[in-house]
Amino acid sequence: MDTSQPPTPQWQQGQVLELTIDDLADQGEGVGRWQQRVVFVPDTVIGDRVAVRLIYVKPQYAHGRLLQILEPSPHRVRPACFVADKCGGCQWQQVEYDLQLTIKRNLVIQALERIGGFSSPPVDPMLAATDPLGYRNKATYPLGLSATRQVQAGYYQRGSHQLINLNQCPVQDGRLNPLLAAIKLDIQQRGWSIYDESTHTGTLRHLSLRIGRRTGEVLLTLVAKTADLPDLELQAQEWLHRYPQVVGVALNLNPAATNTIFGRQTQAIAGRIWLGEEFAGLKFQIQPTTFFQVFTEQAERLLGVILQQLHLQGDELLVDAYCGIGTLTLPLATEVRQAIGLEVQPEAVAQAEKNAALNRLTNVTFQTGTVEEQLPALIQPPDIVVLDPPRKGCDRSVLATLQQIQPHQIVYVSCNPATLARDLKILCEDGRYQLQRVQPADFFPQTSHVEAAAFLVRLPLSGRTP
Ligand SMILES: C[S@@+](CC[C@H](N)C(=O)[O-])C[C@H]1O[C@@H](n2cnc3c(N)ncnc32)[C@H](O)[C@@H]1O
Repeated sequence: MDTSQPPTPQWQQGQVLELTIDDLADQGEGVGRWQQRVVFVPDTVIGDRVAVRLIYVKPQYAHGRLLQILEPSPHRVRPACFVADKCGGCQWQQVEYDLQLTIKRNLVIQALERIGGFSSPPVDPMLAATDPLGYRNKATYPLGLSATRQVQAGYYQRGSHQLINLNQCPVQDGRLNPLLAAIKLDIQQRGWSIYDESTHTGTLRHLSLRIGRRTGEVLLTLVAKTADLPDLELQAQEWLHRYPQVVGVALNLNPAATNTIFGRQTQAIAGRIWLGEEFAGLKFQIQPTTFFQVFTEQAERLLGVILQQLHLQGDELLVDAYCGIGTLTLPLATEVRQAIGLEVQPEAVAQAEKNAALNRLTNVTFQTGTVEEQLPALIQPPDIVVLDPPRKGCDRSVLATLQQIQPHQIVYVSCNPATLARDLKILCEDGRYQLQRVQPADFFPQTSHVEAAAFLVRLPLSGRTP
């Protein structure tokens, strides 16, 4: 009997295939299969039957462009945005919200299983958003010029730096939409020079709008290569006058030939350099370039879960590593004996200290420097450590320090399931810590991004695996 497999058919760039989408990948694309090989197709939904042209082909997988939806999935919905299939901002506007939540939870589970090595990880149902549209409290638009030299602002087309001109965006706070079109027009009328990244010439690079969801206060920031914007102060005063919700206009200077949006220097041009916000019952001041979660209400809900899970007694020493402007540190400080925030960005630390004073919190201090340096230098070992690092996760040395100082509880907040799983594996590998619970939360509806808080508890000596 001939047991040899029939040869796998060849595939090549430009080939057109018909597929059924059966999954969504962590970058947001739909996943279809053809002859035991995987094809990634953007703008699709689980259950879609589609015609696809292959645009990038490797032996085991390919990327395809959607040509036609032959049979739409029952989970397909009409996108709220008319450029949803082009814009690089959202990947899942066409995916029904319940399915977005299911997939995001699965992405967390899969990362914990595959990367973290946890079997049946304890992942709760997603913390869903009450309203998955109109939630973003911050929008930063690159600026450009059309062929007829009209000022454009919007987002880049998926996978390119081709600007899509927008006058509104349905995921951002609706109060920012009218400002976008009007400010673009003012920039046009001022005749300000617009930056061209391909030649590193021109001046004005980005327009950034930030809003306090609870206060309605708006901060308008222009990012420019140089300060050479004629009559900037006059225009800034005009904006303050015309839009009472705009409490400040700032200029951030970014002279570098880089994709990074903000440069190091920010100055107030008119009004304040911060906006006021309320978070978890506390007052916050937020500046143009310091980190603040883009979905205020969801960040607050996750904080609620953290507080509930920690069962604080009021006598703990808590360290909030990667603390930003104290968004988590300050509400947690109200429940513990002492809180210490660690943060590398000096402006964020200065803002965190101001925010502590604003709320008359005297049991909290902030230290400027890397967590790598600061955590091992703490005089007293903390009872609880909260980690909320950037996407790349914690440095290996931070995890080693935690294994040495052994806080009773560790809370790891992350926007990247892959690095979360990698770091949890390291923290749990010698049996000193047990993963109690993971709470995934939808901080970024309509996109494939997911936030999660993982709770680790130190095991008593007898409970440890040898
Ligand atoms: C994801 S944000 C979290 C901020 C804060 N926990 C919050 O919820 O608003 C990460 C923060 O870590 C800071 N950061 C990045 N690398 C760091 C490091 N090695 N040491 C200390 N802080 C760092 C960033 O400046 C940023 O403020």
